Amino acid sequence: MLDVHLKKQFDSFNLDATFSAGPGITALFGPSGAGKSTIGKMLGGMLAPSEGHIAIDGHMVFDSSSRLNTAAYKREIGFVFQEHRLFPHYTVRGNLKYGSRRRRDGTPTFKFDEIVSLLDLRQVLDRRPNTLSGGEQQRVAVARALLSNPRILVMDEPLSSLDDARKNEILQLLETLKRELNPTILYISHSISEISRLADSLVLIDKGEIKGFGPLEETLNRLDLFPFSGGYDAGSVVTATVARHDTTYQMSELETAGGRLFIPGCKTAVGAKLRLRIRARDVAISMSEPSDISILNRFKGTLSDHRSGADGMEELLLDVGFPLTARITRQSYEQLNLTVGCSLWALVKSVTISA
Ligand SMILES: Nc1ncnc2c1ncn2[C@@H]1O[C@H](COP(=O)(O)OP(=O)(O)OP(=O)(O)O)[C@@H](O)[C@H]1O
Repeated sequence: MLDVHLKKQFDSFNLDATFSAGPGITALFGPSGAGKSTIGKMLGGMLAPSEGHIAIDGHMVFDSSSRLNTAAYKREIGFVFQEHRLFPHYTVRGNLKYGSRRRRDGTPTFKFDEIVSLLDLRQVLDRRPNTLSGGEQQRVAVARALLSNPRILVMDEPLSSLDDARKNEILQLLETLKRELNPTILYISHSISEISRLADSLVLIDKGEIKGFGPLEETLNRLDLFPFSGGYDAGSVVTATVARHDTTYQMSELETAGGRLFIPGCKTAVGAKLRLRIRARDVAISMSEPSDISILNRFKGTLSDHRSGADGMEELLLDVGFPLTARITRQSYEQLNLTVGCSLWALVKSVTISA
């Protein structure tokens, strides 16, 4: 558990951030210049806050009121940065061994073999970092940080220097890591799709201010936070179970709390759970079930809430068996006579959904 209250003033930038993050992956999301890395640096003891406190698992590591400022290496915080920062003159094994540490209170720790297998590094243990691909280097950096057995791992834009294929590879490994070991991670990113895939909780920051935080789905569905949770790309995350793959049409059929959902063919095994991101702007509204329409995903539901957004848009929160957000023009909103509680159909084109 991370509990922070941090203040810092630069010439034209004022940071005042209070939030807490429970177990699992907490994403710190905001645009460039919002103050994300500044928070990361203060957590790691690389930058001193002018005021505030940092508590990890109830243990205070910084507290301005009592002038407590625990040295960086004693804070039990691991870091993975955008660039890997490995030692070039050590092999992968040397890099991993260098960072290995036990927890000071003797609580269970990650083991060398376990982490090497999980991050698929056995084949490269005797190589030097400059002979590895960008994705492999970043896997070593994640393994090294984990082997320092931190109470919390801070990952600052760890995928931003990688191409899409490498990003996907590391995201899959992080998903496995989460499933198998569930470390506490603060994941700093300005990619809403990475966050939607990985995070359990979300902290939204803009211009040095925390705009909201809480469980991922709930926070993404807050219409008042749309300007900070993706703006034009804001939307919902829906959990679904893979029911069937159709090889003829190359489609996958998923089970959600609101019924069947079709997406373009995915490789996830039948029975496995999948997180889907549905952007509010990709959801259309109909007052009756349309039959002669190409859109396969049609959910019956009700309007739970709405909010007038910027630029003549109306943002809607629907209950279709699961919460789903939609964005339509104010003109359509008025023509359809939508009111909170009314029945409607939500339509989502399969091709717009990313798994
Ligand atoms: N040492 C410093 N001196 C002066 N200003 C600074 C310093 N460090 C950061 N800033 C300013 O603080 C603001 C927040 O920077 P920060 O790097 O935390 O943003 P960020 O959200 O991590 O952005 P990005 O996603 O681009 O990395 C920026 O306006 C930056 O110029």
